[in-house]
Amino acid sequence: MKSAKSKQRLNDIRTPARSKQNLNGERDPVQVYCRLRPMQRDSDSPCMKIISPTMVLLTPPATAISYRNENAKTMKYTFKEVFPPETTQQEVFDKVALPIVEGLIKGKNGLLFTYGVTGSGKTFTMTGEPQNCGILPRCLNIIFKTINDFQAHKYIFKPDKMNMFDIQTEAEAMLERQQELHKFKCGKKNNSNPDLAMSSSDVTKIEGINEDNQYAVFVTYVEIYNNSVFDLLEDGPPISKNLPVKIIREDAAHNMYVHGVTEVEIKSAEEAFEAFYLGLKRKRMAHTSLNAESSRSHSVFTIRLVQAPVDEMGEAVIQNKKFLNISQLSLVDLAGSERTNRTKNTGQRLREAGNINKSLMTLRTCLEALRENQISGANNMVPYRESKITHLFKNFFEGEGQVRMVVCANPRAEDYDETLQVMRFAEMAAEVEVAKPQVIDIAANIGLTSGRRKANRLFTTARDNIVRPEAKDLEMDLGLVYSLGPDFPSLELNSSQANHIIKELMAHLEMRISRRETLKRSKAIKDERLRSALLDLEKDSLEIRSENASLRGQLAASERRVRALEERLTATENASLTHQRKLNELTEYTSSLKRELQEKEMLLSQNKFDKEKQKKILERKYNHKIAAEHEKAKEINYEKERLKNAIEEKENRLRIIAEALNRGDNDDMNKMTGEMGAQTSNRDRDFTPGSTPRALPAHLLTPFSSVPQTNHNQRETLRDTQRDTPSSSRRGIAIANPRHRRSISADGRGWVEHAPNKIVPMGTVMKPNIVNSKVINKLTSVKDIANSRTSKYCLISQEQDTDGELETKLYKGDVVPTCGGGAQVIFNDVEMLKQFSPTRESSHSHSNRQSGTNCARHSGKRRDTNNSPPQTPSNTSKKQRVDDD
Ligand SMILES: Nc1ncnc2c1ncn2[C@@H]1O[C@H](COP(=O)(O)OP(=O)(O)OP(=O)(O)O)[C@@H](O)[C@H]1O
Repeated sequence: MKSAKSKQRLNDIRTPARSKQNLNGERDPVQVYCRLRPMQRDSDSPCMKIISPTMVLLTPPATAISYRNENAKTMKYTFKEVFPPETTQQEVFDKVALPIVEGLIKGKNGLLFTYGVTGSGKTFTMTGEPQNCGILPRCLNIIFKTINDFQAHKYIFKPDKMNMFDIQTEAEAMLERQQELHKFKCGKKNNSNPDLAMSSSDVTKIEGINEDNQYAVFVTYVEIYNNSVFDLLEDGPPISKNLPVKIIREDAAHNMYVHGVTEVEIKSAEEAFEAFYLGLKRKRMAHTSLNAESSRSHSVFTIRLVQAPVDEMGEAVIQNKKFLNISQLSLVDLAGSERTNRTKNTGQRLREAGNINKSLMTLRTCLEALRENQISGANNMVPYRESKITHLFKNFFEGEGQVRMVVCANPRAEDYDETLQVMRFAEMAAEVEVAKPQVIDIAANIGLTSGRRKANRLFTTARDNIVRPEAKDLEMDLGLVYSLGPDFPSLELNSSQANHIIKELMAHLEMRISRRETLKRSKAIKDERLRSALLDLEKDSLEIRSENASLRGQLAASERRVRALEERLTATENASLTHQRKLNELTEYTSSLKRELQEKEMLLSQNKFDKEKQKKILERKYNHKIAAEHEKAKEINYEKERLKNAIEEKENRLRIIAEALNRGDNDDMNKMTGEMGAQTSNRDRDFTPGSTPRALPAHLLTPFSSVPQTNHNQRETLRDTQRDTPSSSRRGIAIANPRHRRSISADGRGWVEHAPNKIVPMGTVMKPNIVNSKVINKLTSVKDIANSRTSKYCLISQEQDTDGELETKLYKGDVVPTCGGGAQVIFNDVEMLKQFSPTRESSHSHSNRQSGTNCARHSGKRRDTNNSPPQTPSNTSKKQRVDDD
């Protein structure tokens, strides 16, 4: 808001027209100085004599042309100041150039030119010599020394090719600087001549510079040769022969300028010397009989100082072209006038001399016309356009600006005639007046207070010194920087200039009064703004206080929450520590267990290894024993096989006997005996274990006495067989009476009667006589049969036969204890008792008719009952006998 208002106010201000003449009549005469150069030779006779600091006496020598005329007489010429030959370059600069440079810094135009006969020291005065530089290098030095701290960045001000300048932003300027840097890297020649430079430490800067402006220096260097303008700084070859001719134009403010001239922005005196030396190399010089290095052209080196006020913050340039102040200092080294009959020039030099003299004559004509106009008040036309040099400097004579001329003179008598013309020109030029330049303080007019930049710098320094980080956000207020303008001018009154000084003082006072009023208004506005700002601040403060209170409440609640969380965190941390400690202990315990385990594993492996070792030793030791045992086992097996075969053989014999008995026919018996005898003879040849012999051998059919090898049971079985056979009465075999038949099992020893099912009472006397018997339904333990009281076993089963009659079977065997603690039952007898119903007698055989009971006996093989109940001997039946009762 503040800056917008300020901008509006800035736009309302109009830029002062620089070309407008000072109509108030305040004018300054052209200040003309005279410098005499030293005499070249001692034999030379002088024609000039300095009779006072401002006056020279010119006496015509006898050789002079004017001496021959009768009107020749000694003449006095007055100057602003006369410099004797021993005057130093510095003294000349201080007297002649320094005031004009001060004017340049304050925004005033200036024109300084050297005028004189060829070889009189114009170039010496303007440029100087190595290590004895002239006015121009000194001007550059002091300008840069003065503005050094207040220079704008390069390319902030940019020539608009129409003798004015544009203001660029910092970013645009930076971009151009980077481009220039790139160009420079790509190869830029160094044209500097160090001999022309002078040490800047010798230079004192000009006081009173406006520190609230930013400055930039631009230079151009042109020469006017044969009345044509050439740009000595133009890019191109280093010789001026090929340079294009430039034209002179008038800009929008009616200032004359060389159109399209190269205007170089310079940031240091060294850069300026570089540009100057580049032009100097191109400047046309030639050897003449009067000067070894004679300038054949007028050279114009122009320094333009652009200055613009900084903004109210004292930092950046205000981006408004209207506030630009462009002051110009033109340093002109004119070519020397020369009489062609003296120089004996011909050709090009003669033409050059003609053009030089003509242009100097035009300058003289113009100044005379101007002086006449100024004296008489007439408005005669001044022929500026007749020569480029006068055309170019028209503004200086018709506009504002300081104009100073150094008339160089060679005091020797040979130059008297030309020197006389120069003196007359100088006398005439000193009577020409130019308007005094007026400088308007634009910044004060737009309400900007002076001292902004200094205040900004102080503030920035102070802010940088503050350590606190919030200091970076501090804003500067330059509203308190007040100034009533520059210091009072000199109040020393002397008789001749009293009125002028009083006028100056009055103007100064008026300016201060108006500035005070401006400041008062500004202060009132600022007071008002401050008051409203304070009110706003108060409001803000109240809001902030209430907000602060609520924030404090929130903060307290947050703090409480934070404390609670911290406590929880502490508890959690403690628990975590405890767990950690436990974990460590467990880890240690685990590792100790692991260590122990490893030790034990090692021990185990050691033991294993020892055992393996022992095992190998024992294996070696017992292998012999095992081999011996195997041998024994083989022998036992062989013996077992042998016994088994013997048993088989006996069983076969018994079976054959049983079969023979069953046939019941003697013939058949005999026949069978014959067959058995035949078979017996073949038995030793054909018998194999398991085969069933068809008949018993003959010796088995003899009474019991003839069979001494059979055991008791076999004998019993055989006797029973003989007894049961119906036809046994015929040949030795006892025939048993069926009514007195007794079971073979009735031997009086301890029996176990095993009846798994319920027995149907038979109700007959024809039943086995088993004494000392113990009846069991279920064989639960081996002890039931394997005990000291029991030696016989009988398994009883009852079932119906196919005719529906009751059939009772008794499987009998011996109980033999086994070496493993069990018992085996060797079934050796089967008794079968059949009971017939009397009503079905007719349907039965004769034997069956006599008795309702049929009894049969079987003899069986041994069966192992090691820990298992005995099976029915149906699968192992070897003998059957049927007794008719
Ligand atoms: N004040 C002086 N002190 C010492 N030497 C000087 C002085 N003035 C001139 N000279 C010498 O005189 C010679 C001629 O001077 P200079 O070239 O400046 O003359 P000029 O006027 O420029 O001549 P032209 O017009 O032909 O260019 C130079 O060698 C210069 O050193």
